[in-house]
Amino acid sequence: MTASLPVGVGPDEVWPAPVPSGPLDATVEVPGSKSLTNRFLVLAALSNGPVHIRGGLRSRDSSLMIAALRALGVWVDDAEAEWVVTPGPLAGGTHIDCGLAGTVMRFVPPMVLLAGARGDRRPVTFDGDEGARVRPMGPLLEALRALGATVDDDGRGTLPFTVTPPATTPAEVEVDSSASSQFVTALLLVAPRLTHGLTIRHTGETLPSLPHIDMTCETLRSAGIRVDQPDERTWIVHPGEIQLREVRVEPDLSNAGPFMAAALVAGGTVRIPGWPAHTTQPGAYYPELLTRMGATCALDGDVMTVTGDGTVHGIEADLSPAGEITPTIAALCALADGGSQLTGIGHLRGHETDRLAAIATEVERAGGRCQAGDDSLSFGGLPPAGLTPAVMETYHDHRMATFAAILGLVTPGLHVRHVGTVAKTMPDFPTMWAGMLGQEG
Ligand SMILES: O=C(O)C1=C[C@@H](OP(=O)(O)O)[C@@H](O)[C@H](O)C1
Ligand SMILES: C=C(OP(=O)(O)O)C(=O)O
Repeated sequence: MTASLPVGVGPDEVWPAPVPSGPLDATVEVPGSKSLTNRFLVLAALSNGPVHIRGGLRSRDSSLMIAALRALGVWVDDAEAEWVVTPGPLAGGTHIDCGLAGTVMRFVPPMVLLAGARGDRRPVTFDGDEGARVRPMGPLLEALRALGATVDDDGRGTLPFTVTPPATTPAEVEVDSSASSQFVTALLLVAPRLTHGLTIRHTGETLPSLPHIDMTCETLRSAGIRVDQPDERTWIVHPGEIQLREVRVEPDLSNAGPFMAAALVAGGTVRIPGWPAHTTQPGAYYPELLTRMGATCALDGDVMTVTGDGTVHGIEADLSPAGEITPTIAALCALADGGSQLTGIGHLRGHETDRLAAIATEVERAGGRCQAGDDSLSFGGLPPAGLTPAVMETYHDHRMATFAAILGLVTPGLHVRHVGTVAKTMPDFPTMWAGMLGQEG
C-alpha cells in the first residue's frame, strides 16, 4: 500500500520534516485504532452473525487482516465507510501474508484451530516481510502445538510456518507471553469458540502491554463472553457465541501521540477530538506523561487539548504497560532540558525493528544523547547547541518515522528516509503533520 504523501514525495524518498513557523493552533482528527480494528475484525469473523464496523482504520495492518480473513473464508465488505463482516465456516488450504503486522502474525494462527471443525484438515501457511521473520512467535507456536495443532516452523520459532488444524483441543494451555502480550490476546480471541472454552496461564517472569490484554477481555465481554481472571497470570474464557452486531472503533490514541507531543516541542495548542471517556488503549497514558514533561492537558467533552510552550522536561517512566508509545516519549526525551530514563521496554527489541537500538542510533545520528540498555533507554537531554540536521533512518518502522518528525520540528534540515512506512497504521501522516503546522501537505 502507498502512503498518502505530499505531491512529489515517493514513499522511498527522503522527506524534509517540516518546521513550524510559530506556535501551533491545530485540531487533528486521528484515524481508528489499529488494535481495536484488528480485534473487531477477528471477533466479527468468529461471531454468530454479520457485524457492522464503523471508524475502522484503513492502513496496511488492517488491509492485511482483512485479506487474511477473506483467505480463511470470511466475507468482508469494506467498500463503504461502514464495513460489514459476515462470518462463515473457516477453511484451511490457504496462505496468509502477515506483512510486518504483529496483530496478523499472532491473532490469525490460532484461528486455524477452528478451521478443522468440519473434518477439513488442510494446512495454512504464514509468512511476512523480511523484518517479520525475526519477530518472536515461538511461545505462541508452542501453545498451538499443545492445543493439538501441527505446526511446522523448521524449529525457528518465527515466520514462515505452517499450521494444520487439530481434530479436538484441550481446555487449558500455558504460554510464556513475556516477549509479547499478543500471544495471550491471540489465544483469548479464539477461546470462546473452542469446545470447552480455554484457560490460559502465562508462565513468564514479566508481562508487557497489560492494557492490550485488558482491551481483548473487554472486547470479548462486550460480545457477551464470560472471561474470569482469578489471578494476574490466568484467564478463564467460557465457551459461548460471540455477539457483536455493531461496533465503533475509537481513534488511535498511540497515533495521536506525535501530534500531542508537537504541542510541547513547538509550543501552542493541539486538540484531538473523539478522545474516549473510558479506554484500554495505552495512549491513555499520554496526558499524565506529557503533563509531567511540561504540557497542560485537558479533556473537555471528547476533545483532548494539549498546550505547551516549547519547554520539555526529562522524565523517569516505566513504560512496560505502554511500550507502543515509547518512540514518541523517546523523541521528547531527546529534546528535554534534562536527562530521562525509560524502563520496562526490553521487549521492544522484538517490535517492527529493535526499537531500543534504533532510537539510540537515530538520536545520536542527530547529535543527541541516548544509550540503550537491556530493558531501558537513558537520555542525556538536548545538547546546548540543539540537534544537527541528518537523514534519519526508519527501519520499516512507522513509529520511527513519526519519532523523526518530532525531532524535525526544532531541527531545520532534518530529513526522514522512507516516510511511507507510516502506511502500517497512519498512511496520511505526512499530510496530517503538514496540516497541523498550517502548511501545504
Ligand atoms: O495487541 C495489540 O494490539 C498490541 C499489543 C502490543 O504488543 P506487545 O505486547 O508485543 O508490545 C503493542 O505494542 C502492539 O502495538 C499492539
Ligand atoms: C508494536 C507495534 O505493532 P505490532 O502490532 O506490529 O506489534 C506498534 O504498532 O507499535
